[in-house]
Amino acid sequence: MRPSLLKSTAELLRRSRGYASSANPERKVAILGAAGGIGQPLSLLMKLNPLVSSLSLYDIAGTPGVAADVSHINSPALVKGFMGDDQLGEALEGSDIVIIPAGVPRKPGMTRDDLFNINAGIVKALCTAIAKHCPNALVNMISNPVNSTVPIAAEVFKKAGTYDEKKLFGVTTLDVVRAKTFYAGKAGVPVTEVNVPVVGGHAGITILPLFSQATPASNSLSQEDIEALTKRTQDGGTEVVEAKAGKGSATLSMAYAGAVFADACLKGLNGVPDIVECSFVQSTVTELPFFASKVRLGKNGVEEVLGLGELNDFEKKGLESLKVELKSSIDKGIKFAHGS
Ligand SMILES: NC(=O)c1ccc[n+]([C@@H]2O[C@H](COP(=O)([O-])OP(=O)(O)OC[C@H]3O[C@@H](n4cnc5c(N)ncnc54)[C@H](O)[C@@H]3O)[C@@H](O)[C@H]2O)c1
Ligand SMILES: O=C(O)C[C@H](O)C(=O)O
Repeated sequence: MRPSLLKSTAELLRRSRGYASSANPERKVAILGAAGGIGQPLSLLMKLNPLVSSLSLYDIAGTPGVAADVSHINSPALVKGFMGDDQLGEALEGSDIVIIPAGVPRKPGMTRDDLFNINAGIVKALCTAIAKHCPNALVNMISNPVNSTVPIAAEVFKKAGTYDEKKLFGVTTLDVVRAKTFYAGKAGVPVTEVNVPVVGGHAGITILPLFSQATPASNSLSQEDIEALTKRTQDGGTEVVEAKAGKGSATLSMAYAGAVFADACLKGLNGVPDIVECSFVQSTVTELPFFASKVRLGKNGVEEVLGLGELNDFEKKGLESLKVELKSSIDKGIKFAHGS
């Protein structure tokens, strides 16, 4: 058969199964930590995403059940479950996007940094496997502390010779989701129309929502309101940890946020123009090597890291105060990855 004929037959076959088209090519998404509190609803949401043709669910335990369950949903993605170290390579092979919600969550009284001792090792091992089995995949890092796990991933990839700064993302979408919800409620504007950039990092004061740039703009909010909204966004994770009273941290809203971000990455990969999301990426926006800001996504991952825009005095002060903590979390991750 002529190659052109082969190609069009394959295309026809794919279309008849409803899995892909030339505008939406086959895309494999792997979720590491798929049986967890975030992993399960995120697996469900990614199974519902029409841009996903293959969904690979990996965890150290429990994935056969999650995969069997999710696989019965009549959407196009083919689902496979993988469990344990022996199956990690196969789970990752050929992935376009790897989403990592593997690791322990906070309990009341803990900071995200208190998770470092356990999660740093988990992330390091998983990223070592990514470098080996799918070095070109976009990596969406959810595991906390994001301010340190992203630098760890970067160092692991550098050591393996596979680092591409365009392909590594700390998922900070939940901060944006929260800022939008809280702002809409206070300003009395339709939540679905709201946009608020959130910059910096993903822990406490390193989370800096830029309400001066929120749209639709509101002139009904006082400075006191803005400061309260800022604090609530920064403490949003803790609000959930305390409400869950020892049963973990945000899982459902995080799964939603993770699915929104992965969908944006898929659209970027598929060449959809003007896909912009906030994310914690390698950056020159400030003097810090990693920073969350608006990022334009494209066929290779990060197409452009966008600047901060104009900040008011309150935001400028917030930016200066977050730098010390953010730098120390980044340095801690880098140091860990180097084994010191
Ligand atoms: N970035 C964010 O905005 C954000 C939001 C919420 C939670 N988180 C973080 O996400 C992580 C997961 O939270 P959760 O509530 O789903 O926790 P969870 O304990 O419910 O689930 C974690 C899953 O990871 C799995 N796991 C552990 N080690 C693994 C390994 N080596 N390989 C693969 N899987 C492994 C566990 O078996 C478990 O199923 C936590 O670190 C949490 O702090 C981040
Ligand atoms: O707060 C946490 O520990 C989880 C997550 O980072 C969040 O923002 O909800």
